[in-house]
Amino acid sequence: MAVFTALHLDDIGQWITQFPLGKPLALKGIASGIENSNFFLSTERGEYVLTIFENLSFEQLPFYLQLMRHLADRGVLVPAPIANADGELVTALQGKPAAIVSKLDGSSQMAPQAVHCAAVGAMLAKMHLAAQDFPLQQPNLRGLDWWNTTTPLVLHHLDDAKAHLLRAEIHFQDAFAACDTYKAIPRGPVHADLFRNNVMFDGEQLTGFFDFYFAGCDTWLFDVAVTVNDWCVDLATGVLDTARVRALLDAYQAVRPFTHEEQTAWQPMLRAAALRFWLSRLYDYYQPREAEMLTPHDPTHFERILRERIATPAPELF
Ligand SMILES: Nc1ncnc2c1ncn2[C@@H]1O[C@H](COP(=O)(O)OP(=O)(O)O)[C@@H](O)[C@H]1O
Ligand SMILES: N[C@@H](CCOP(=O)(O)O)C(=O)O
Repeated sequence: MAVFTALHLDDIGQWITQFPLGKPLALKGIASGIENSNFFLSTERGEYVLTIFENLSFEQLPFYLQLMRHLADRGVLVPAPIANADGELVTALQGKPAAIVSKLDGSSQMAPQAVHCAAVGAMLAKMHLAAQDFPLQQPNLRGLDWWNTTTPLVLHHLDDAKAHLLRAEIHFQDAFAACDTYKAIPRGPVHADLFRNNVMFDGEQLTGFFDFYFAGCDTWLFDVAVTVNDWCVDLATGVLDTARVRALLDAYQAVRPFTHEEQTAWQPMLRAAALRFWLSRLYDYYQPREAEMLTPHDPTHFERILRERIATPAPELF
């Protein structure tokens, strides 16, 4: 994340008394990330992450925080949200919604091998199954509708070749989402942004998934495609590494077998997952927000991945 809302230890002295965390000892802005303002928070009781939400509303946030609570209760490794004395997980800080969650051990594995991809695949399948009975509903807010409303906002910034690719892919994805195969694939709450920087590892041991603030109800296969497009890709070329793809998919389906409809939908879904991040990176690039410590992500990375997924079939699901 970046820091959009500046915050110092003195600013939270009164606010923090509603949580059972004791005295705050240190607060430090976190430079990575692009959506919210995040801080490492040390208190008398331990280490936490304080997030001020810059885009999500008080109405939307219970979905994410209750989902994390639901998953944590079912043995999925995610940060545990901390409730205040009234049992609330989201409270106002500097006029914006804010939450405190437990800090995960470990660090991001930014050069993953097959063994890391297998751990991510297995935990992702476990997460999909564990969320099946989660009672709250919220669509993926960065889904097909968002792609269609955002495309016209960025198109005029693009050269002819990029604009043609974007128009053609939106057209393709609109048709794909309307087909019977797509409608038959299983769905439920998904993370929707499970990149390398949103998973912690301690060596080869996965210690947790975090940053659930793009989560929503969508197809499970979309989540798998987002994850494969990041964890299994050669960052310079966008080409998939077959060994890492196989490790992730095989570990996933050992927990939750894929359906035949998902197999049919796999190649278009990888394109959908690439389009989703090409578009959000274009949007963030051309409509930047004011922030301290903000490093925008490179849109051409996902344009390259999209072109590569169109040109070259990925390894099959099974
Ligand atoms: N629960 C957590 N435990 C440990 N580190 C965390 C946790 N949540 C966030 N972080 C750290 O903060 C950084 C930014 O968080 P992230 O959720 O990715 O921000 P954003 O929502 O802005 O994208 C992460 O890369 C990670 O280092
Ligand atoms: N993963 C997305 C953007 C969201 O950033 P995150 O730091 O919240 O994961 C991308 O790479 O474009």
